[in-house]
Amino acid sequence: MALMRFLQTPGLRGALCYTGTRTLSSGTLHIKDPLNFWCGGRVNLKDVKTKSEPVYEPATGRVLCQLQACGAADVDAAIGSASAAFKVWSKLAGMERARVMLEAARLIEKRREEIAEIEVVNNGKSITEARLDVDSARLCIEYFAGQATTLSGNSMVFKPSPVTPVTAVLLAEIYSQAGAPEGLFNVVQGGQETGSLLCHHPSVAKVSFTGSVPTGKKIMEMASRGVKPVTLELGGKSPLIIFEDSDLENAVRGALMANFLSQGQVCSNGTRVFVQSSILPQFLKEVLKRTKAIQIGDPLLDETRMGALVSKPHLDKVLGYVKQAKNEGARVLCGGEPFTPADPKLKDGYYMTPCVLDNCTDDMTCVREEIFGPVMSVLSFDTEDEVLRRANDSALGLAAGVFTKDVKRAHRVIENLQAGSCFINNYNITPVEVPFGGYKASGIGRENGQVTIEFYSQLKTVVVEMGDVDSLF
Ligand SMILES: NC(=O)C1=CN([C@@H]2O[C@H](COP(=O)(O)OP(=O)(O)OC[C@H]3O[C@@H](n4cnc5c(N)ncnc54)[C@H](O)[C@@H]3O)[C@@H](O)[C@H]2O)C=CC1
Repeated sequence: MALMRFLQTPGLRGALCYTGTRTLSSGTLHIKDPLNFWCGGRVNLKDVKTKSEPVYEPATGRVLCQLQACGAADVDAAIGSASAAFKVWSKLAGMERARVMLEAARLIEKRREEIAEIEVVNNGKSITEARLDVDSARLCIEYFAGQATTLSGNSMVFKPSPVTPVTAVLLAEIYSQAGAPEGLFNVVQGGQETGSLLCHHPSVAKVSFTGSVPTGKKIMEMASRGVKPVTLELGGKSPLIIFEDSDLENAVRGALMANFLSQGQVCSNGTRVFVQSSILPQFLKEVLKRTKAIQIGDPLLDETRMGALVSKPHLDKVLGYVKQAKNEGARVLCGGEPFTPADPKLKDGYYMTPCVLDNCTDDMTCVREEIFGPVMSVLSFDTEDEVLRRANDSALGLAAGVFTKDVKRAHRVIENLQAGSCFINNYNITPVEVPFGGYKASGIGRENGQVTIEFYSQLKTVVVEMGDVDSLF
C-alpha cells in the first residue's frame, strides 16, 4: 500500500503553526539499533558476508550509522515471517484488521514529532515537510482502515532505499505495538542485490516499486520471470502550463510548490514550466524574487524552507545538470550553486541554492531528463495547440498542471495532457482518497484511492451449482 503520499493542504496549514518541543538537533543522532525487522522485532544479521556501508546525515555530512545488506538467508527469513502473518491476518474479521490499523494511525500521530525529526535527520528535508509526510502516512492508514471490512489482507516485506533506511523500521514497530500479527510488515535493508532477491523469491506474489525508470524496467523484467504483477511508481518530467489569463500570484506560488518541495526531490514535480510569452517577464520577476528568498539551512529548524539534498553523489549529479544546461544555452537566472550555511556544524552538508533556468528549449537535457533536484526550467509558448504538443512530447507522463481562469480551457487542456495526476490552478495536491500514478514510462498501476485495492488483490471466481449438472453427454 502507498505509505506516504505527499501533501494535504489542511496539513500544510497545521504544520506551519507547530509549537511543540524540539528533541533533536542536527549532528546529534546516532543510530545503534538494528534496522532490519521481521518476526515482530528488530533483527541483528548473524551471517554477515557483505561489507557494511555508511549512511549519512545530509544536513551535516556526518555518518549516521552503518548499513548491512540482507543476503538470501535474511530475505528468506523475512518472507517466511510475512507468509506466516498472512495466514493469521487474512483470517481476521475486517473490523479486527481495521482496529489494528486505526491503533497504528493513533500511534503515528502520538509520535509525530519524533518520527518527523528522525526522517529529517536521515533525509535532509525540512521539518515542516517531514511533519506533512508523517500526517500523510497516518491518513493513508486511516483511509484504508475504513475500507478494511470489505477487503482481504496482505502481508509485506519492505526494502527502503539504502540512503534512507531509518524510519521504515519505526513503522514496523508501530504496527507491532498496534497488535498486528508478527510478520505483517517486515523491513529488509540493502541495495540492488537485496531488491533483486525479493523480486525473484517464489513466495512473493506481487512486486511494488517506487524509484527511477531504469530500475523500474529491471524490476519489471525480474518480476516477469515469475509472472508476478508489478506496480511501478517511477520518475516524471511533468509540464506545468501557465496561461496569460491565470491569476499570476497563484501561478507563481504553484510553480514554486511544483519545483522546490523536498529540495526538488519529488517525482510529480512540474519541472517544465511553460509560460505564455505575454506574461513571461512578469512571471520570471516574481518567481525570481521568491526563489531567492527561500531560506536554506538546518532542516530541523522551523524557519527553514529548504534543507539538504539526500546524498553527496546526488547533489553532484544535480549541479552537473545545471552546468550542462548552461553549456547547452540555458540562462541561469538564479541559484544552481553549492551552498554553505553559516552554522559551522552544517558546513559539510549537501546544500545547493534553488535554480531557475530561462531560455530553455525542448531539446535541452534539463528539459528532457528528470533532474530530481531544485531546478525549474522555464519555457515560453504562444498558443494552446503548441503547448499541448510540446507538453506531451515526453516519454514520461506522471503529472501535469494548468493555470488559467478559463474553466473550459482548463478542462480541454487537462483532457489532452498525457499524465496520470493532473492539477488545475494548483499543484502537488495528492490526498489519499485520490489515485496517484503515471502514464507512459512513469509507471504502471496506482497508489491511494479505492482503485489501489485492485492492484494488490487477486480475483477468485467461484461457481456453485445448486441444482443438477446439465450435461450434453
Ligand atoms: N512515482 C512515484 O510515486 C515516485 C517516484 N520516485 C522516483 O524515484 C527516483 C528516485 O529514487 P531513487 O531511490 O534514486 O531511485 P533508484 O531507482 O535508484 O532506487 C530505488 C530503489 O531501487 C533499488 N534498486 C536499485 N537497483 C535495483 C535492482 N537492480 N534491483 C532491485 N532493486 C534495485 C534501490 O536499492 C532503491 O531501494 C526518481 O526517478 C523519482 O521520480 C520517487 C518518489 C515517488
